[in-house]
Amino acid sequence: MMIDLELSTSLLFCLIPFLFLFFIKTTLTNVFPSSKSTSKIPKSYPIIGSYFSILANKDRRIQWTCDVIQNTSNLTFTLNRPFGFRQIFTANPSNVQHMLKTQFHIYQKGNVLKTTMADFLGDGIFNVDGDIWKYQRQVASHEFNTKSLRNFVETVVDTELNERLIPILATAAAKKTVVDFQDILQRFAFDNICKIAFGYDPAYLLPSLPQAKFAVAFEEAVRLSSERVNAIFPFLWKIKRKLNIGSEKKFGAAVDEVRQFAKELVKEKQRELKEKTSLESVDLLSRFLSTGHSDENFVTDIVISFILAGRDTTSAALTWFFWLISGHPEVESQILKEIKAKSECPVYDEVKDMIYTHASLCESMRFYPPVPIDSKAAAEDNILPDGTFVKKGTRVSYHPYAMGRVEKLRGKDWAEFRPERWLDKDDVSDNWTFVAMDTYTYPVFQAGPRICLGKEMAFLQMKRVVAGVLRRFKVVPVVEKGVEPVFVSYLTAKMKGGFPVTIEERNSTNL
Ligand code: HEM
Repeated sequence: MMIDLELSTSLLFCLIPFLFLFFIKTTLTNVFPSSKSTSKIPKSYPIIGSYFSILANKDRRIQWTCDVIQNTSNLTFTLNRPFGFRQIFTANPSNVQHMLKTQFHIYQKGNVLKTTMADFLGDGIFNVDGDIWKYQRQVASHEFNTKSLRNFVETVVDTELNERLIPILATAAAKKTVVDFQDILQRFAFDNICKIAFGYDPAYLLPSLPQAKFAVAFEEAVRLSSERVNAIFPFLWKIKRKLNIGSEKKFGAAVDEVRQFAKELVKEKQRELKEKTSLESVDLLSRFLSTGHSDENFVTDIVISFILAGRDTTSAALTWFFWLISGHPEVESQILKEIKAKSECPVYDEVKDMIYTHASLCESMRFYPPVPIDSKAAAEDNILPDGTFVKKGTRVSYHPYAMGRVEKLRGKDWAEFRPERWLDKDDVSDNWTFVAMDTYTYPVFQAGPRICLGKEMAFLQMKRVVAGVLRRFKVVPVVEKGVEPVFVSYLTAKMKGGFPVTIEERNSTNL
């Protein structure tokens, strides 16, 4: 704490010359107001760039950058960070297609992001490019074929749903207690993804809501990684890491805990595989080990990335989904109609067919994408289709949150929650058909060669949860009338402070 204070003080001393420059510049600007003074593009000053705007908006980065984008003609702007670093934000679908597909080889994870995330993610799929990425994608893709997905829904998801989630909600309904539904959904997703990744059940979703060590350390590691990624002065965390103090000390401890735990599971699985002649487990870890990879560190990296991918994404999507439908009873009753047309415990094919629910989830993620901003770094100088020049090394971030909200892309009714915008109705049969949106205009799952590998799995899991929960319960938010929950983002989105709800069993009065 003391050393943190000393660091902040030295930083302040370093900033004094910049503050002086800022003072001069502000004075001059006030005397000679620029013609752009009404523009929402943040003001930039020598050396410190737009430091003051960044600082003022540090707790609402996503909303702020979305607002700025709305005010541009090409849905793109450049943010000048301190010390000459630039970051381009874009919600322009042509730019997104250019980055994620046409010029895929230029827009990579990049060294800055890789170094920032290396302690936690190592060489896992989220933190690598080139052949090492290709290899992991190829081996892992088997985990996402139809047979594995069917198995996933019918065993992993259904067990977690029927044996854990539903009983916990039934108890909350009977006792009329307030529960944090976001926390419950995160626990649900964590158990699911650990079973897929390791074939291990952390039993995080139990009635006692335990503080499982591995899950807690993982949460801490994600939160502190995100602080690194969003640091205004990245050199600060590097100094703290060198001195092993403050948040970096905590980060080191959390990462050690996660890696130690994961390594134990890897060793256990290696022993198991040696004893067996054929591969019985279908988890990812077994798959990678059976392709001949015995390097514990590498296999651990791979598995950690997958847990990160599956952990908070579906829970974030579902949290906001349940919030939105609680305020749109007409959508809820359409979904209920669809659920009731399926069997009590819908199997894989039935879940796949839930078109109205699918559209509602897409519509909910348009407003609240689980990964609201995603960045790449240019490996060489380049020009985006809208004419923006990108210097080698510049971070370019596409902005799914803004893309869901700008009028230019979504039309005048963009603020309406309307699943029907994803649907066509056949007048004769009265059946819905899903009309997919181009992935570069709706890059919620990214797009191009690195499109989310778990997209189909995520939809199956979410639809199964929606069917299981809504068939039996009504989820009622405990918030003051007119108060909107706050959308915040670490690496993935969250509802600030959790999602307090009461649960009601459905009966003839609250159908
Ligand atoms: C609603 C749920 C989900 C959303 C919105 C989502 C979104 C995304 C996004 C935006 C990326 C690109 C990240 C980047 O490269 O920076 C991504 C990648 C990925 N996702 Fe998902 N995801 C979801 C669920 C899942 C699930 C359940 C899994 C299963 C394990 C998964 C596995 C992956 C993997 C392996 C990648 C890396 C692909 C690659 O780099 O080639 N995702 N996802």
